[in-house]
Amino acid sequence: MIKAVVADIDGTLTDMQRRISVEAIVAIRKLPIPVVLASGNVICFMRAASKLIGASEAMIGENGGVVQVGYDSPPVVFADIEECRRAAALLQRRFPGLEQLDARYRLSELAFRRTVDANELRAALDMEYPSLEVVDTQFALHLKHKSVNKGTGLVNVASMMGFKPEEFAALGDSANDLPMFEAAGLGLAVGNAVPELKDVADYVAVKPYGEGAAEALRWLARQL
Ligand SMILES: O=C(O)COP(=O)(O)O
Ligand SMILES: [Mg+2]
Repeated sequence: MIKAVVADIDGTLTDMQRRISVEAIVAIRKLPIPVVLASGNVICFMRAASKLIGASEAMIGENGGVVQVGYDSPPVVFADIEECRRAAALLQRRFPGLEQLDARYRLSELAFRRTVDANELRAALDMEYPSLEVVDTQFALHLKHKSVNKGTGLVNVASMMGFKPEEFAALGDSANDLPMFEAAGLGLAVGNAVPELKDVADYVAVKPYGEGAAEALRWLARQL
């Protein structure tokens, strides 16, 4: 039985300019079960976004590297950012134009503007940092520990909330949402989702972005 939703933000509730869909906000507020936001973004952004949208007080940031349950609770960090910093120094020597995003707010991983091909970064990391990976969300490139992802974030947040991961329906658009689709009991993809996410989804919205998120949440509400 589905008791909660875990929803991606960028490309799912927003368009490619990161403008949030009012229709998606309305669908979230109308849903009779909690909606946990999960993003590659930093946890202080997640806290503000959750409050303004009217989502749950539980949230997953930095692709699962950070989880917070309760707006006034401290964030829990699940990966060591220092190794990412060392790897980033190597990458920035190799690719001098590579620009970090929100570095001062990050606790478990680093993010870069998408000015370099993700595969080139992966090749440069390769042998020296086997425990790290590069994930492309279509909005940023994330340099993160392989041991954390939105799936491990969902497992952690579910246990902190007293739910099982399979009691969540996952909503998303991108490759970084795949692990949370695997951990959740139901998968909802927006119309603009990458093919590998649509392949494992139980419901694929006809509409893209926030309108597709609203469509999928209304479909879910009818199944509850
Ligand atoms: O921070 C990003 O790169 C995109 O985040 P998302 O997980 O909300 O799509
Ligand atoms: Mg996304």
